[in-house]
Amino acid sequence: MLVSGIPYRTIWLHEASVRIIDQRRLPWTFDLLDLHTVAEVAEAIRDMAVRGAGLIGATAGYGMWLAAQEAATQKELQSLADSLISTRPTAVNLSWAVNRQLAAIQAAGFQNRIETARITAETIADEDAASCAAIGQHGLEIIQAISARKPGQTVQVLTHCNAGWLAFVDHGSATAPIYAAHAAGIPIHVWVDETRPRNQGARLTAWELAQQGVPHTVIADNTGGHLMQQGMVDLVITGADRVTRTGDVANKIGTYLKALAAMDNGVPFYVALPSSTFDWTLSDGVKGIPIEQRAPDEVTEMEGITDSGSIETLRIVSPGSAAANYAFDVTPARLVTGLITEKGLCSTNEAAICALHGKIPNSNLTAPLS
Ligand SMILES: CSC[C@@H](O)[C@@H](O)C(=O)COP(=O)(O)O
Repeated sequence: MLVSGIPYRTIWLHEASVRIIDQRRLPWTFDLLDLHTVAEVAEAIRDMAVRGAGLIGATAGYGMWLAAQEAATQKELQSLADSLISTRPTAVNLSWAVNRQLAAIQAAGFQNRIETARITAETIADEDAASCAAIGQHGLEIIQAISARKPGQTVQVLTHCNAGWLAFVDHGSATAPIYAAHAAGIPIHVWVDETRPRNQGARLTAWELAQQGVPHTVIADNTGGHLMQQGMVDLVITGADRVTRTGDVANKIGTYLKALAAMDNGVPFYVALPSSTFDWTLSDGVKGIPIEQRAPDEVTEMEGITDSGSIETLRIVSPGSAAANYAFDVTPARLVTGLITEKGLCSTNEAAICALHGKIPNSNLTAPLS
C-alpha cells in the first residue's frame, strides 16, 4: 500500500537481510530496519517492530531463511525454529509459517535448505498479499450491499486494533474490503478504536488509512457501543489472530466487547482472515486458545510525541498500582455474523468452515493449549 504515495510491502528481502518497517516508530517516523540474524527476527516479533498475525507469520517465514543459513544440523534448525515460535503465543500464523518451512526443507533435503527456505519465505509473503487482496474483493460485496440500501450515504465501518496492511504483507484483512470500497468509489468512513494499551488503532490504522486517503475518525475504545446504539455503525470488521475450526475468534483485547455490542444492536460483525489463521486442532476457542500476557508497563505507560517533536513515554497510572495486560480475547462464534476469507464468505460454524476448506468436521476434537 502507499506511504507518501509510494507503494510498499511491510517486509522484503534486502541483500543478505530481511527489511521491515519498524512499526514501533509509527506514526512518528517511517523507519526501515534490517534484520540479519534469527535472534534479531525473534526480537523484532517479540518487541512488536512487526506485529499482526499475517506479518508475524511472514516474518517468521523469512526468519527461517536466516535460520537455514545459521544452522549446520537439523537439530540446530529445529532449535532456531523453536526460538521463533516462542516469541508470541496467540497468532497461529507464526507456528504455521515455521512448520511450513520445516516441512519444505525436509521434503527438499537438508543440503538444499537455504534456497528452499528463501523460495518458501517469498511464497508465504506472496500468498499472504494475494489472500488479502481476495479478502478485499469478497468483503467488498458486503459493503456494496449496505451501500445499495442507503444510496448516496456514507457506509460507516468500525474496526478494532490494526488488521490493516501493516498487520500483513499488503492490503490487510479487515481493511482490504474498505480499501476496495474506497477504490470503487463507495463513500466510506471508518471508526477506528484507539486499542489500548498499545494503541495500534490510533497509531497504525489511522496512519495507514490516512496514507490511502480513506476518511476515518479515531475513537476511545469504549465508544463503539454508543455509536452502535445511535445507528452510526453499519458494519464492524475486525481481523483475527487465531480462529478455531468452529469459528471462535481470538483477536486484540476488546474485540469481544465490540461483538457483544454489535449483537445487542443488530450490527453485522464480520471477521476477515486468511486461511492461514485457522487453527484446525481446536474446537473451543475460550478453552483452547493461548492468550498472551504482556508487560504491565504497556498499561501503566503511554508513548506520544510532544509539540516540539520529541517522543516521550509517560506514566499514566497511579504509582504503586499493579496492572494486568491481557493482549487478546476470544469472541465466540455465535457473536460473529460471518468470516471473510480469501476463499469467500463463510458462516461461523464448523460445517461451513470445513466445507470451504475441504476438511472433515470433527467437533469432538480437543487439543491442549499450545
Ligand atoms: C492480522 S490482523 C488481526 C490481528 O493480528 C490484529 O487485529 C491484532 O490483534 C494484532 O495484534 P498485535 O498485538 O498488534 O500483533
